Amino acid sequence: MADIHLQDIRKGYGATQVLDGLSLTIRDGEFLTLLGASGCGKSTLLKLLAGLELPDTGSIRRGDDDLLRQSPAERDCAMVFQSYALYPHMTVRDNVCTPLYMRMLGFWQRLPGARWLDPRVRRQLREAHAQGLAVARTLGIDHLWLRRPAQLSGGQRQRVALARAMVRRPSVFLFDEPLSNLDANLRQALRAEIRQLHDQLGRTFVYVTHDQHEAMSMSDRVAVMKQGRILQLGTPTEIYEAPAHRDVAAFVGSPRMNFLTLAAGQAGPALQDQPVGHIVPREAAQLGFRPHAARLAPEPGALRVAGRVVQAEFTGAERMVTLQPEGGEPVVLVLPAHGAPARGEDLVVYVPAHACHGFDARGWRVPAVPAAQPRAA
Ligand SMILES: Nc1ncnc2c1ncn2[C@@H]1O[C@H](COP(=O)(O)OP(=O)(O)OP(=O)(O)O)[C@@H](O)[C@H]1O
Repeated sequence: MADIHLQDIRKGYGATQVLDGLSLTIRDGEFLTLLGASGCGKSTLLKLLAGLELPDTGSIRRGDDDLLRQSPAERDCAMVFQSYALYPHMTVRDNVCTPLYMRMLGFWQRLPGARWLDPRVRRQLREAHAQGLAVARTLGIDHLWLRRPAQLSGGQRQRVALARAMVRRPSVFLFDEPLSNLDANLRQALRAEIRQLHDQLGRTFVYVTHDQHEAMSMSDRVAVMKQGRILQLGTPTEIYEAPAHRDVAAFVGSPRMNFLTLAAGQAGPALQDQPVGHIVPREAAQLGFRPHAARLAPEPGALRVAGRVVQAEFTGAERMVTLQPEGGEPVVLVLPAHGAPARGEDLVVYVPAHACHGFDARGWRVPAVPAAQPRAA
């Protein structure tokens, strides 16, 4: 199968412009996650891929195929929803096998009495059930085969929805926040299972979530969206280590990145007017660093942040400390639990230059200052 190319997609509902000239290539066989806050247009993009909605302008192509000319059934995509979308009156078996019934049997053959009258229908049903059961076994739900959705837990229901998508053997799986209704432990377990499934099946997965942990732990690449546009598309490591925009930096990572305001590339009072020209270029309006980047020991060339500890929360192996620099915004630091300061103490921490990020007045990343080259002897 080929890559999917979305080109200059615009989509609005009435006065609301949901997708605003969005372009994206989804590589064949990759696990791509659309990550962003509620309302940024993730689900709309997924619906356009599935063919449940059409864009106002733009193109969606896969190899030589124009997907906008294909019906949802022709697009070879299966969608898994947050709400599971199971038929409540049907057993797990019939929920899982419905796509096979649709493919194997004609309208009359699908009617309830047909199986008693026509031996061919009975044979095809047996074949469908064997295929469905094999998929159910891989997801560990075969023992629930004759139960109805009301007799299942949330995690079991989502596995049934997954099995129903898998029996179709589509080339693209579309997931719309499939784990949102589950508790934290189950979410974590299913996250790993979905990723394993991707690796076994070798199909393209497009996954929508507003949960950064989900996005970062499962994906080959993440597209971080805001207000109908993609701010950054990259691997989880690229997104975390080199966020292309301040909003990406703030959205990914927990606790979130600290931002300190600079004036024309100069440190303000919060940084005690120390020189920062070797850390960020002059066009940087803000300097960001992650809470985990702060060190207690001085380092040559590091950013120095001094202030009073206004909060110190013990979190187990670490202590989360809020530091209030004089005349500046508070910063959050994650320090080792042993030796971390208590509330009310004065504290100085050091952030290595390589862990500092500069952002311009519009929030875009400014390239880091290259490290000084060692001089030739
Ligand atoms: N059928 C519709 N009619 C009118 N407005 C819509 C429709 N579908 C979506 N919207 C609006 O489009 C915007 C984007 O919705 P969308 O569901 O794509 O966002 P999302 O990023 O998936 O959010 P969430 O995580 O909350 O599902 C929202 O403001 C929503 O209210």
